[in-house]
Amino acid sequence: MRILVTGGAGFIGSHLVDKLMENEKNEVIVADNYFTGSKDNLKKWIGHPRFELIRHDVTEPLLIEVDQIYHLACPASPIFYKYNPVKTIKTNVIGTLNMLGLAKRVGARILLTSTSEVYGDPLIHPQPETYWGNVNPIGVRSCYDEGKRVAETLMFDYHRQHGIQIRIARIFNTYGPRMNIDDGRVVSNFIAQALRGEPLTVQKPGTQTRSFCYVSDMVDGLIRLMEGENTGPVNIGNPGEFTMLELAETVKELINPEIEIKMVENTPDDPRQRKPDISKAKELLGWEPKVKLRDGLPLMEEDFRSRLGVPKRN
Ligand SMILES: NC(=O)c1ccc[n+]([C@@H]2O[C@H](COP(=O)([O-])OP(=O)(O)OC[C@H]3O[C@@H](n4cnc5c(N)ncnc54)[C@H](O)[C@@H]3O)[C@@H](O)[C@H]2O)c1
Ligand SMILES: O=C(O)[C@H]1O[C@H](OP(=O)(O)OP(=O)(O)OC[C@H]2O[C@@H](n3ccc(=O)[nH]c3=O)[C@H](O)[C@@H]2O)[C@H](O)[C@@H](O)[C@@H]1O
Repeated sequence: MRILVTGGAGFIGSHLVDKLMENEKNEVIVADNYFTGSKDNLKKWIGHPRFELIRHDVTEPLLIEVDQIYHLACPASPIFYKYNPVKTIKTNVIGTLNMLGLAKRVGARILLTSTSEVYGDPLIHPQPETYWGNVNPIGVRSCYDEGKRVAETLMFDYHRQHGIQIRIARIFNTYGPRMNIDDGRVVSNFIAQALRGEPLTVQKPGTQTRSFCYVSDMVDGLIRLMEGENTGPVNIGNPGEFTMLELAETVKELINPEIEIKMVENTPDDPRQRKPDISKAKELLGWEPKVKLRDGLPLMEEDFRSRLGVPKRN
C-alpha cells in the first residue's frame, strides 16, 4: 500500500506516519510546506527506504501514484490559521480540490481531517454528526471553519459525481507530544507556561468547555475510519468535557502547584461548549478513546520538559 499523508510533518500527521510505518507493507509519502510542521517530527524516518518527504504546498497540484491519501494539510491552531486567512481558505478549498483530483486520477481512497469547528458555537450539546452547526460565515475563524465545511462539501460532491472513495473525520481538540511549544492552543500553552513558571492564561470567561483527545487514540480512530466501509462524517474525539478553568487547575495540580492562573481577554467567536457524541464511531468503527486527560497530560509534560530543557524536580 502506498500512502500519501499531507501535513505529515505536523503534530497529528507525524504520529500517524509513525503508526503507518509500523506496517512493513506500507510505503509512506509525506507532502508538507512546513508552515506549522517540522522535519524534526519525522527525523527517525528520513532516509528509510519505505519513506519519502516532499516539500510541497497542497494549493499546487501533486502528480504521484498512491493508493490512499490522508489529507491533513492545514494550519490547525487559531493563531496560525488566522495569521494568513486567505492562505488558510486556499489550503482548505484549493488544497482539497487538488487532493481530490489526485484521488480521482489514480483511484485512491481519500480521508479528510475535518474539525468539530464545523459545528461553530453549537446550540446542541453534545454534538452528533447530524447537527448542521452554528457558524459565522464572515468572522475571523471562518477561513478555517467555513473552509473545512467547503472541504467536506467537495469530498461529497466528488464522491457522488465521480465515485471517489471518501472518508471524513471530524476531529475534536487533540493534544500530545510534539505539539508546537508556542503553538497557541490551550493545552500546549498551559503546559509550557507551567514549566516556564509563567501564569496560566485562561481566556475569559473560563467556563467555556472543550473535550480533549490524546493523540494515540486519534491516530487509531483515523486508521480505523480509513480502513472501514463508512464515508462518515464521523466524530473522533474524547467526550471527557472540561472548562478551561478546570483544565488550568488540573495542569497546576499535576505540573506546578505554585503557578498563578491569570484571566485574559478572549478572541471573537470562541465556541462556548464542545463535546463529541461518539455513538457513531463506537458503532461503525468499534472505536472509543482509552487515554484519560490526567494520564495524557504527564506524557505531554515529559516531551515538553525535554524540549524546553526543564528537568523534573524530585
Ligand atoms: N489538533 C487538533 O486538535 C485538531 C482538531 C480538529 C482538526 N484538526 C485537523 O487535523 C489536521 C492536523 O492538525 P495538527 O493539529 O496536526 O496541526 P499542525 O499545524 O501541527 O499540522 C498541520 C500540517 O499541515 C502543514 N500545512 C499547512 N498548510 C499546508 C499547505 N498549504 N500545504 C502543505 N502542507 C501544509 C503544516 O506545515 C503542518 O505540518 C488539520 O487538518 C487540522 O485542521 C486538528
Ligand atoms: O478541535 C477542533 O475542532 C478545533 O479545536 C481547536 O480550536 P480551539 O478549540 O479554539 O482551540 P484552542 O486554541 O486550544 O482553544 C481552546 C479554548 O481554550 C481557550 N484558551 C486558549 C489558549 C489559552 O492560552 N488560554 C485559553 O483559555 C480558548 O479561549 C478556547 O476557549 C484547534 O485549534 C483547531 O485546529 C481544531 O480544529
